Amino acid sequence: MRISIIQMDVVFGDPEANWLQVEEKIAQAVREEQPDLVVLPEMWNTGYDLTRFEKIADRGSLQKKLSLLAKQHGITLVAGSIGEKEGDDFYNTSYVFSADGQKIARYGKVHLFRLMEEEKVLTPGKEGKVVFPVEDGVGGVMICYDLRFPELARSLAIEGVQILFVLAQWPHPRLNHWRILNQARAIENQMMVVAVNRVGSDPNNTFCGHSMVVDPWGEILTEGGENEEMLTVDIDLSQVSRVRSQIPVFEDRMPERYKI
Ligand SMILES: NC(=O)CCC(=O)C(=O)O
Repeated sequence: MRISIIQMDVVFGDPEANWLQVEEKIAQAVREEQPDLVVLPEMWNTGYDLTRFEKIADRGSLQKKLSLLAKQHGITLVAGSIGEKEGDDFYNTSYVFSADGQKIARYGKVHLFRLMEEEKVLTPGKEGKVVFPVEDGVGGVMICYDLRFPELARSLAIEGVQILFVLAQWPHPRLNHWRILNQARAIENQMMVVAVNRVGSDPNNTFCGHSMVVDPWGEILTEGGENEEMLTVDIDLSQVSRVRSQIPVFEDRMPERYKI
């Protein structure tokens, strides 16, 4: 399976400008790399312009546009996450579309990040964990701060997830946390981790990029720098079962002895 990661800057509080750049960057990825699957970062439509969410949060139109984009290019689209309004509440929601444009997953970020004041505006997603089919396996998704909760990654692994997509706007000075936690989630759950972070700045943060793909043995297959770029990698999900039979963590775990 060939995956392209769009490591992009986000225009603060300007959904139209961000849509235009997402449309263009996906077209470029398809033209230059012919990926099966494309991944975008967290809240790429609005950035963390949370105080203006009443005006700028999406109200359903992006779902239709993203579905059409997936179908038009014949790609699975792990469409990052978007700031959206549903009913009276605001959410940070990730959508996944199959190559025929079907919506195959919706996940609202559950762990809201206080350092970026998410909890003041957003509501935790209602769906809880979600899994979805990818080319030759099972995928799962997490949004940024979720990466610090190993329980969520483990429960996705137990649901059968072989490839975990981590969608982020992760800033400095925590680059080493980002790099180490992505590798830790891959090693402890013996899964492929595809982590996409934005770059650039907003009024409060400078984001550290370093999008990466980590294989189930913990090897970094590709890693970005701190500028906009597209990373493309061919992955083999059969490695997941090979690593799991070499060190049978899922047979050896004894959760009844350490209930949490
Ligand atoms: N957007 C986020 O959830 C940021 C999480 C983060 O930076 C962290 O250190 O955790």
